[in-house]
Amino acid sequence: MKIAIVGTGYVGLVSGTCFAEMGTEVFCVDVDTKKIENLNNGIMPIYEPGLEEMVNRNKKAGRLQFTTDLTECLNEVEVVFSAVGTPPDEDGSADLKYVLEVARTVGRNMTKYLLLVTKSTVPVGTAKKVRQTIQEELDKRGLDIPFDVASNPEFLKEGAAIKDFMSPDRIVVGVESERAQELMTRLYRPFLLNNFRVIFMDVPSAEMTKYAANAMLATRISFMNDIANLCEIVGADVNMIRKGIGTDDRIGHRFLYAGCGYGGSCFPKDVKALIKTANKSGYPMRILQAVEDVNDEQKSILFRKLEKQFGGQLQGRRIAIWGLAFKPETDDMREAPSLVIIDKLLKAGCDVRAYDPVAMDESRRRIGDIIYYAKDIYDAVVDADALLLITEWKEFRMPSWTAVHKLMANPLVIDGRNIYDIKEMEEYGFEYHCIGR
Ligand SMILES: NC(=O)C1=CN([C@@H]2O[C@H](COP(=O)(O)OP(=O)(O)OC[C@H]3O[C@@H](n4cnc5c(N)ncnc54)[C@H](O)[C@@H]3O)[C@@H](O)[C@H]2O)C=CC1
Ligand SMILES: O=C(O)[C@H]1O[C@H](OP(=O)(O)OP(=O)(O)OC[C@H]2O[C@@H](n3ccc(=O)[nH]c3=O)[C@H](O)[C@@H]2O)[C@H](O)[C@@H](O)[C@@H]1O
Repeated sequence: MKIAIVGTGYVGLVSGTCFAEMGTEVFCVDVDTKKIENLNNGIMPIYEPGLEEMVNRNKKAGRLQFTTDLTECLNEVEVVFSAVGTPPDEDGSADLKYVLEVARTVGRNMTKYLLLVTKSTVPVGTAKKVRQTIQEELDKRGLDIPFDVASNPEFLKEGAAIKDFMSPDRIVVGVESERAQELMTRLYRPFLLNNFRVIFMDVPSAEMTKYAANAMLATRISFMNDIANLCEIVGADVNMIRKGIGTDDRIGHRFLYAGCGYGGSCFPKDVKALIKTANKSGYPMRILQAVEDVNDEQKSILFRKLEKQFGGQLQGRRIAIWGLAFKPETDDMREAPSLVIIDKLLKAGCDVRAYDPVAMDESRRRIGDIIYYAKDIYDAVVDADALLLITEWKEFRMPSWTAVHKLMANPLVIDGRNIYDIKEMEEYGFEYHCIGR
């Protein structure tokens, strides 16, 4: 089977590569010529564990091709996936211009039956707009070519994208015809040979499922952050609460980690978009509004703790930061708590020294050289008045605390991800603060 995936970002590149790994012939398409040129030269646009090797293997086997021209492969493929970006509009709703552009290109150039599947995260009603757009273009050409649209939201996590795509908990597919259902079944069967967990449903429900999933996960995190903040006031330990409630099957133990707020390209954007969709329909999403408010506050919590430690006097302090990416195993800094914290530190007159194992180039691209990029974790803490842990990369878990203590001007550690042991940190002579303990 031959397919095209339009949009070679996190989702498009990972999905395309994984489909190719299962034997499908895949054309990955992007308008970004530099990206495609790099991919053709084996240079990955993103850091994702296992991706480079898998891309190169499938390219070599001739199952994976990269192109800037969708029209070139349109008549060879049976299915076109749209995995282009859906960034927030000025008012927070999802901007569908790229999704509809893909539909337009398909409608203008198709010559035989095609199934256009939207993989991007899009609000309910988008498939209808995609269908209309293709139909309009066909009408302009005076052609009557059959086609289908489908919704197949993606649930992969950055940093574990290959694993999530290759062995998904489930696959959600919204379809309107048997032909589309049969094509999607053929495509996904290899991933779920022993336990076929494709959940077929109507298209609006599939579109909504994606937002509900992200909103639920974001809600759990904001809920735990709220509980953590209360724990600090009343003298309880949020880690104990997490274990205590997570063992209840009905609650489950994942996504209950309190911290310095959720970031990334999706939770913030999707929570906003769902609130917007609801508002447009005249329904206020009160819980989600609170989820967003709590998260916005939480991104400043390390800064507030720091301010408290220095009685509001931060001018001229040297602050070390471990972790810039919005989470470990990625170089993505979209909506990263580090950006909020760095901005506040610089405005308060601090001198910032940061280290991240992979996101420093991305940070340079975003904020330039307004902070010092350290060579390693130890270089970051030289003469620092405080160390802020923002991203829980593995290499931050067991540093030589003796060395860190010697290098710092003031032994203050504020841990935004609760990865250190309170007693041990005190034994090393640190003033240690964390979240909700
Ligand atoms: N990043 C993630 O972990 C996940 C993202 N999603 C959703 O998937 C969608 C894509 O997200 P990402 O992959 O992160 O975006 P991205 O920004 O990494 O990639 C999007 C790509 O689409 C390309 N593009 C835009 N218009 C195009 C066009 N007309 N033709 C060809 N290419 C075009 C861009 O050049 C870019 O390379 C979004 O809706 C997002 O919400 C869903 C699940 C996970
Ligand atoms: O729609 C998407 O794009 C994706 O969004 C998230 O994936 P991702 O943003 O890659 O990363 P997560 O692992 O979910 O982490 C998001 C943020 O929440 C934070 N987080 C996560 C879990 C937790 O317990 N506590 C917590 O603060 C992380 O530090 C990070 O900043 C979802 O987990 C994916 O299922 C979804 O496909």
